[in-house]
Amino acid sequence: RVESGLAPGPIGIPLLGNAWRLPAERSWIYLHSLCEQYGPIVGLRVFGNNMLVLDKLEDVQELLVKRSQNYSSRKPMVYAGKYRSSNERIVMLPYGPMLKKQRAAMHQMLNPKVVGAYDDLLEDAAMKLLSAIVADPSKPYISLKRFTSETLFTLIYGTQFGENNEDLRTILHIIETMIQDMHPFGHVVDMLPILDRLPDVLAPWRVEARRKNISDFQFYSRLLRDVKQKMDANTHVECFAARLWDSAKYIGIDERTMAYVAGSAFEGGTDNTAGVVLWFLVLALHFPAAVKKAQAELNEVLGSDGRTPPSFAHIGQLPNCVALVKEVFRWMPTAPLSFPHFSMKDDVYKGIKISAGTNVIPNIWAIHHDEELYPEPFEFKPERFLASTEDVRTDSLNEGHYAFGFGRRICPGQYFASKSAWIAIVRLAWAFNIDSPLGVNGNPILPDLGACRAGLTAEPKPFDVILTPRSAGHVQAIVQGS
Ligand code: HEM
Repeated sequence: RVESGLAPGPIGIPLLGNAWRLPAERSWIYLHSLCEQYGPIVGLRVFGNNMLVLDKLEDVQELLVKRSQNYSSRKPMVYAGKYRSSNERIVMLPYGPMLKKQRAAMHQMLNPKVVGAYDDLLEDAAMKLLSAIVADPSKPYISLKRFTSETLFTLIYGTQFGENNEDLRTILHIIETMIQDMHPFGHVVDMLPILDRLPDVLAPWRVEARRKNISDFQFYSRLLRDVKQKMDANTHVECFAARLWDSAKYIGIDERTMAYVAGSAFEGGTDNTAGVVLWFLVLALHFPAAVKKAQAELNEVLGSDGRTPPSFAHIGQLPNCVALVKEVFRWMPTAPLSFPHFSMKDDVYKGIKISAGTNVIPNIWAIHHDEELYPEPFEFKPERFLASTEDVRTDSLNEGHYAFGFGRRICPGQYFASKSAWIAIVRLAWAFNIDSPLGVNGNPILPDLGACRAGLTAEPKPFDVILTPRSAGHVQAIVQGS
């Protein structure tokens, strides 16, 4: 294949290509193994689609960043994009004017300067997280999921979930089904787009996707209008949706697009952020020394009596706590294969022909485990980030790793996300001793570091962890502060 100018890679079988080889779990490890076999740029055919896997940072930087004009689109998805999202959900938008408008709207709401205004919101939510764990230490998973969804919900709509949690349930259901619908092999029509020519009677999937489109839109639209009603009644609402209402005309988006922009922010952020904090707990069990170091720093700066919880105002004095969170982002990026970028024109790179319509996949996990960039990559060593945190700022949480993707599609929520993860992780380390349960032989039962749920994102499989408050003073501060 090298001679033909195509990227080297395994030969596929007719129709399926290499689809049958791709494992449902931890596909990033499999794709990295192909790169070890064939070279850092691997080409694959999957159900008639061209895929290009990039294992090295320099190739990702060249294609997705320097040549981003050509590599910033997304593959058209029939079920999830055309019908379920009426071509309006940002994550699946092709490169063009609608994408630029939606990203401009997101940037206005989520750029590093604006994100500083949400510090109180994040600190309050993190305190509620600690308090929920103190009240019921057996369910940290549920408390964490609630922390990420509620902070995002409050950020976006300026309100909390109601008593009956109806909105929480609806929104989590939308996310879960969207993830399934966006999977490249989730619907036959996305593998055989010709099926889209069938009339509705022969295409029940289309009717179903349109039905979901209507109910998603009605839900997001109601939330958006609730905010407008409060604004019209002169109630002070400081949130993402209120800013959207204020700037919609200037950005050039209508109410329908606004509903999707706000909803997409929620969809994009919830699972990824919870995943980072869950990975922190898994890593804390395997590498307790790193957590002890952060706890020692917290004691030194804030005292060991538990009276003062860490907050964003302390970040400059907590370089070890910043390095700790960056190392979690590096060790297990929760979107290990990012989201495929789609090329718009034919291109040639390092002698390899890349045709228009190729799905380009940056293997973030492989880059984060490249020992030339990160020596001893399988060790959890926050100190590798210490040198760069001499001048510790909250933005530095996003530097030195690639967990948020690349180029013109880089995660628009990255600054809010890294601050959410930081405050949750550092407050967990401040509040609790983090231990594994003991087995019959008295040895700790450690979670499997490689156990991830199936899918394109990486969330650890359920694991047991014991969180014990570090002192009565900590408990008092948590109860009083929440
Ligand atoms: C730790 C948490 C998060 C991680 C690791 C993460 C990671 C990512 C990655 C890797 C991408 C794909 C980038 C690319 O295509 O190159 C992405 C896209 C996106 N993220 Fe995040 N994200 C997180 C949190 C958030 C939050 C909090 C929000 C919103 C408030 C958000 C909104 C989005 C949106 C809307 C997109 C699609 C952008 C586009 O297609 O142009 N994410 N994210």
